[in-house]
Amino acid sequence: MNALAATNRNFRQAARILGLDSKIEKSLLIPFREIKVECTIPKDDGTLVSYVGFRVQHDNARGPMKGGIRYHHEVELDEVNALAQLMTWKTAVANIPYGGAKGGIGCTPKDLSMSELERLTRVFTQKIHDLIGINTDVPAPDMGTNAQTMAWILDEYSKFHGHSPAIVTGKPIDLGGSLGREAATGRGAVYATEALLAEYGKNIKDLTFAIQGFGNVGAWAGKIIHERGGKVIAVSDITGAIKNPNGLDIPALLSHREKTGKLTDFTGGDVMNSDELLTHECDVLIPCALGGVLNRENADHVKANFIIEAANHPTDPDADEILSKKGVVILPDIYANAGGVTVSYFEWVQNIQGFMWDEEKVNAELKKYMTRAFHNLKSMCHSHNCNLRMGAFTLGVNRVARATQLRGWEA
Ligand SMILES: NC(=O)C1=CN([C@@H]2O[C@H](COP(=O)(O)OP(=O)(O)OC[C@H]3O[C@@H](n4cnc5c(N)ncnc54)[C@H](OP(=O)(O)O)[C@@H]3O)[C@@H](O)[C@H]2O)C=CC1
Ligand SMILES: O=C(O)CCC(=O)C(=O)O
Repeated sequence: MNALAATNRNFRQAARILGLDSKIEKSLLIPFREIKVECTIPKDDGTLVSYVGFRVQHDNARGPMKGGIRYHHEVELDEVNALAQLMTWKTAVANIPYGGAKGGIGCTPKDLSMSELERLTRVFTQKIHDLIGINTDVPAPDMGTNAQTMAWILDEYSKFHGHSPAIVTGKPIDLGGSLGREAATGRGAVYATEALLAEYGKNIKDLTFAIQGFGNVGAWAGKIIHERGGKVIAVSDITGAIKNPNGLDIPALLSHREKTGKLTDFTGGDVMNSDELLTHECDVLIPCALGGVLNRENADHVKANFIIEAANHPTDPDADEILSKKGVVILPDIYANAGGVTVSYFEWVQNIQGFMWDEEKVNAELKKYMTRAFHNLKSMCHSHNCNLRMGAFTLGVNRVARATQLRGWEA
């Protein structure tokens, strides 16, 4: 089942639990707008190359649509649609005044030079600039993009609309980015983990963790878990995987990766097969890379007791069923990785106010939002006798449905 079918299925189940009116159900499923653009750029060697870019704006009942832009060779419309829909429920779960959107370009960023990436980002922005806006759709980083990508979008957009720092979030601090945004998704996932573990009388410092993906989200989550005394015993990225049953020294691993560009050859651990990371013996598994990595093939072999979905859609519905039968507790993506968009909201607010918060305030507010959202979703689980994923979906869908109903239907 692809990501869109799986997301639609979860939505429909939540709609059924909530007893949603069929008109509302239908309107919430259909995206507001799908944008597909051809981005042709000259490569550094003078040849022309074209890439397909997407921006899907799913829903704006609760506010401007919000979501990242992904650069990855597997980007395609259905997946962007699923990710945009997940953003709608995520911003509602976090209770921030946004709808949902997502974008992406089908490319392999590592194969492009910095100037090629800049040209591609500028052409993409030229093609969508009149469909995004501070009060309509505000992009941010996702896989394969970062603060520099947001700086280029800001610059290109500002050529058409005047200086507009609030058009993107996750931008460099020097251009109005928020302190704490870079770490926010990883940090938020750790706050989420703490809230969940507290329910079981457990603490990060007594547990072992395996992390798939060591980019923005995975590296920050690993660093913060390490600071809290948790043992990160296995980590992987596209270059390979490394393990140490006594806990990896995460700051040392990060500086090794910075120097060598890979995780392997790190003297503080042993190389392992990347495919084994998800089924490695550990207490908590944190997928921080692609979608659909937990599936029918590997779910039964997962040994973790808890899965924190820091990635978007890492667990497909088959795996969801298998894992739940095994008693594995899954903290769903639309809550677990909401820390990024929550601090994006703080960044947007700071840009609009023209005022900068200090990092302690950002982190304290993030913790407040993540903890409150956890209690809100738990209370949906109790009211509807459902698991955490359905608790999060019913919470998000109910808030969006209420906003839709209040705004009314008449054209
Ligand atoms: N950035 C954000 O604020 C948010 C991100 N997310 C989600 O978190 C996930 C990660 O995003 P982010 O950290 O920003 O992306 P990055 O591009 O910064 O990092 C992705 C990481 O995943 C690794 N990776 C890619 N494919 C594989 C694979 N097959 N096996 C193991 N590792 C792999 C990459 O390796 P390498 O570097 O070697 O290519 C990299 O370490 C995505 O699902 C994203 O949608 C969710 C909410 C917010
Ligand atoms: O920060 C944002 O606006 C969105 C981040 C994102 O793409 C996500 O939460 O999946």
